Amino acid sequence: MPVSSEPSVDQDSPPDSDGPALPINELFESLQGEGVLAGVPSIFIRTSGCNLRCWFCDSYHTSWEPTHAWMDLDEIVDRVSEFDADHVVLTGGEPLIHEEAVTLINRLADRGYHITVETNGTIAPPPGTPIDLASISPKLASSTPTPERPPAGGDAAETADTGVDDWQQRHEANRIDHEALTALIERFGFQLKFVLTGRDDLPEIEDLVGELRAETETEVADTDVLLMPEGQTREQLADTRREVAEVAIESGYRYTPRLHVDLWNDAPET
Ligand SMILES: C[S@@+](CC[C@H](N)C(=O)[O-])C[C@H]1O[C@@H](n2cnc3c(N)ncnc32)[C@H](O)[C@@H]1O
Ligand SMILES: Nc1nc2[nH]cc(C(=O)O)c2c(=O)[nH]1
Ligand code: SF4
Ligand SMILES: [Mg+2]
Repeated sequence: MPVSSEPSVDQDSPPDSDGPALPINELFESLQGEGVLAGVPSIFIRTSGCNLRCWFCDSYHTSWEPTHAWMDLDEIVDRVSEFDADHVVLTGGEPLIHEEAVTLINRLADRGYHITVETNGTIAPPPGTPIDLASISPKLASSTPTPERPPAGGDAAETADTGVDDWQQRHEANRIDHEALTALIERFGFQLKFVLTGRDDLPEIEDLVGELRAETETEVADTDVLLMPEGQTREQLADTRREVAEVAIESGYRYTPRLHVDLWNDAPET
């Protein structure tokens, strides 16, 4: 059962407890569906809350309408240890907006887990944070919500008053942060995983990758750049994936599938 459907879902502030805690939307075991580790059995910890608002966000209840239960880090580590996998994926929402995420990463690394952090690339944890793979997904102009492109998740009633007008400017202003991106690239093993709505997104990716190469001495190889089709359902993916695959062949960047959509149509806890 997703943590978000437990009775404590409406707790908006941390519980009165001594230790650090995080707002958790769901915690489950699945296969890593995206990127260079696609197919690897992994435990997903999904925090709630985000500093951006992509119109296509497939985790609507962590960004546009955040829901969660607060969990102590001890409780999170206990839940993780109930599963068999040795890979943990910390995701969200944007997990790195929470300072406690770094404490959790350290505790999990002490227990020997391989740690991937799924991040939008606007925040870089301190050097030495034991992240094995920073899975960085910088957000392109085509992610920006507009009145014509309101949030795709949620139902009509939920999406009626989500503040798209306010978020259009805020998202656009904050979606790319060169300092955070270069810090992530220099500090951790990384992949740059772009969501493409179509062929028109390629020039912006090429420009950004070129700028990042100029800004850091760390090598950013074409094989570190992954193109992922936008789509929350099998039907939507079927519309975008062929075009994105062709763009990958033409550009020399990698293509990544979304296995969890292919396998489970992105149902909760998959
Ligand atoms: C929900 S986000 C959470 C982590 C972080 N906020 C981020 O955006 O990278 C997890 C991954 O899903 C991707 N994603 C979200 N909505 C998507 C969609 N509709 N189609 C394809 N990928 C999507 C994001 O780009 C990111 O790589
Ligand atoms: N199976 C599966 N793989 C994933 N890789 C990244 C995900 C995410 O939401 O961050 C994700 C997800 O939600 N499910
Ligand atoms: S940055 Fe990630 S979690 Fe935030 S709105 Fe975009 S896809 Fe969703
Ligand atoms: Mg997902």
